[in-house]
Amino acid sequence: MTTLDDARRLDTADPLAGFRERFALPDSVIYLDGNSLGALPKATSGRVEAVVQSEWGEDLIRAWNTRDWISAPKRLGDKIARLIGAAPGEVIAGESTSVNIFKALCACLQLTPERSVILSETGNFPTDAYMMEGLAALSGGRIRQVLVERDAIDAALTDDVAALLLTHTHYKSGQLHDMKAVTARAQALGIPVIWDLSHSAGAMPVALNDCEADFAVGCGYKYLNGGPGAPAFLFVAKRHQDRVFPVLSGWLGHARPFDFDDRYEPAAGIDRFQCGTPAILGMAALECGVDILLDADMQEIRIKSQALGDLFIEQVEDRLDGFELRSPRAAGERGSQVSFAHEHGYAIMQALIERGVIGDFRAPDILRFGFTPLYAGYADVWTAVDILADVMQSGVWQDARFNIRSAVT
Ligand SMILES: Cc1ncc(COP(=O)(O)O)c(C=O)c1O
Ligand SMILES: Nc1c(O)cccc1C(=O)C[C@H](N)C(=O)O
Repeated sequence: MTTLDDARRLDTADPLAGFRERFALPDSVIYLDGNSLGALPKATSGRVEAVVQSEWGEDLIRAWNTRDWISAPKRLGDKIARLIGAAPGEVIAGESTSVNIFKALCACLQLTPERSVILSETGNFPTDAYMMEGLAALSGGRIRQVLVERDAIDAALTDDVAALLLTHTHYKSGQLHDMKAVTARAQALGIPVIWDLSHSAGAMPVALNDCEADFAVGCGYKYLNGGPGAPAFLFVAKRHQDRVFPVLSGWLGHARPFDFDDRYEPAAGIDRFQCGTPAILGMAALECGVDILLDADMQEIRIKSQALGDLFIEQVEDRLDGFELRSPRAAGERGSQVSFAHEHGYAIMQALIERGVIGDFRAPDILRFGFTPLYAGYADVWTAVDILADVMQSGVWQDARFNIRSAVT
């Protein structure tokens, strides 16, 4: 079994160790929740302050030109593209993931106008399914949402399916889909696929164009470290861009927004998927997070993320009873997180958080731990399990205060 000294030796040899310095993390915390809200890059506060004071404060409206605010969604999109195997001009930053899902679903319906089923998986992070429901309602009955279990997806790929929407890394279990194989199977039947990369982008190499992906979306506030409510992103493969009339046809997706025409004419390329004015402060913060990732080697991130997950599983299973692994044991089959089920999961997680180990709880019984290789180390993981063992052995988690549910878990 790995000892604390072994874990420290692994940290010393870690090629990514230097990245931790670029994050402002409290010393008292072991942060294992970067899969929900990434940590604060040290550069972000100064950058946002500069945008507020100098760009907004001094340049005022001129900053759209002088500071090139107007290009931020595309500039940032091009940077994110490098993290997810896309080409320049295929990714636009902005909106929330939910809104981008809606845009991508509508685009799929335009590519397959005679089809009526939008297909996804049960048990996924619910916003994906909720956005489908809204679209089905808007269609007045023409479009039908179908949700099936993972092992029934292949059988559900039929010639009336207009879009397949899947989350690449499952938010609860961390289980991965085989993006290339699933995309190929769906496309063989003329079905475009939308990949939700919320738990993959910045956590592992993603190869959208190598998989010939159609559409993808993802969050800016998880592994991209863009901060709470950061702009999300939308990928549209070049071959589809000019075939789609954007349904959210806001003025900044117009070919010439400053002509102020009465009629909408979509811009060429990815620009047409912009809608309204970009959130410049959020973009500035997101760029700080993305810039750190661009300095790192994504293969090294993946290697370390798998090793941290393996270490965590080894320690929990060696030292604790009553915890059932709910993530794939094989590191190649899971993203950058590990989940264990425990019947008292909520209270245990609250007790753990009080002791400075921050993971999260997902109903009904999952303790979820995310591993962010740029700022979490081997000794952190070892110590987190040591504290968990203490929480269990002391029985502190049984205290009534740990059973008071908060609004956000
Ligand atoms: C898989 C997945 N998709 C979408 C979202 C939500 O995205 P947003 O809140 O940006 O709409 C989340 C997490 O919040 C998620 O885990
Ligand atoms: N977006 C969140 C929020 O605004 C508050 C609390 C949590 C979140 C999340 O991102 C949840 C996350 N997608 C999950 O995988 O559970």
